[in-house]
Amino acid sequence: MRLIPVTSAQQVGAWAANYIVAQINAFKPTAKRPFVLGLPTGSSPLMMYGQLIKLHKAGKVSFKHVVTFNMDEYVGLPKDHPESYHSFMYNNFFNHIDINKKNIHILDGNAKDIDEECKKYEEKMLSYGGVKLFVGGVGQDGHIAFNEPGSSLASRTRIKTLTMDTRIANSRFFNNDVNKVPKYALTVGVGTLMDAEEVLLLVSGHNKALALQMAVEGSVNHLWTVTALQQHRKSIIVCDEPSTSELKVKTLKYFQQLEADNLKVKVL
Ligand SMILES: N[C@@H]1[C@@H](O)[C@H](O)[C@@H](COP(=O)(O)O)O[C@@H]1O
Repeated sequence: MRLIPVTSAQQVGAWAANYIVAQINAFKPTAKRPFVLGLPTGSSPLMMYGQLIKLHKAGKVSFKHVVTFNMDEYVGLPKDHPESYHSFMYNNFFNHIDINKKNIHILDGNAKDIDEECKKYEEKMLSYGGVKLFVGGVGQDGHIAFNEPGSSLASRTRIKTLTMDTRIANSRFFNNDVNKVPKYALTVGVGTLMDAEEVLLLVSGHNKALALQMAVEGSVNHLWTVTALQQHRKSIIVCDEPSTSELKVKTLKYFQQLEADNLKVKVL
């Protein structure tokens, strides 16, 4: 695991956007060999999307040959509801870049056959040879995508019942009315995320401090599904200063030193 401690949430977004652009450009995607990118919603990735749009408009990256898979979607919310993850993605990202709409994949939370929808989603990812880079955020309780506490660490795409904690946290998008927050969601599984070649997690804010501590210093545990990333071959967590407040000083210093040394090597 690589931990990148930066100062602010804005720097988290900028770091993530630069990393994604560098990975896409290094891959030199084509129509036949697209770059497969997994994407999150939530407030954590907003600055990253803003920065990606800027980089795209500055001609630094094209999404023409990028195929995307979103992590999750609420069940039962109309696609055009302002708080659906479909709306979120189009409003905050897809409408502002040159992505081919047929390359966008978002789970259909209104599918008649939910199991079939989830199965098809996994098959579609496989048909592209799997996800190259999955970007995610984390919930205060350490959930990744909508893999709530207690989710199997081997889980695949499926329907999940949201916890009261998650519904309360997300009620800020639904006029602070928890009853308006859907009770279920479709989500990629922890196993689905673990199959990606790389996972990049964005963590910002004091309210994520415990989740970050568990992710980095805790034991692998299905109650904090983010801890599964400790067993991933290539996971990166980029975090702001407030989110590091529960980490041991020794842990934080070690990762800060690593990054400082990395920078020196690059400068040389
Ligand atoms: N399903 C999403 C997660 O993918 C996201 O990581 C989490 C944290 O969101 P935020 O970044 O808004 O704190 O919220 C939701 O539960």
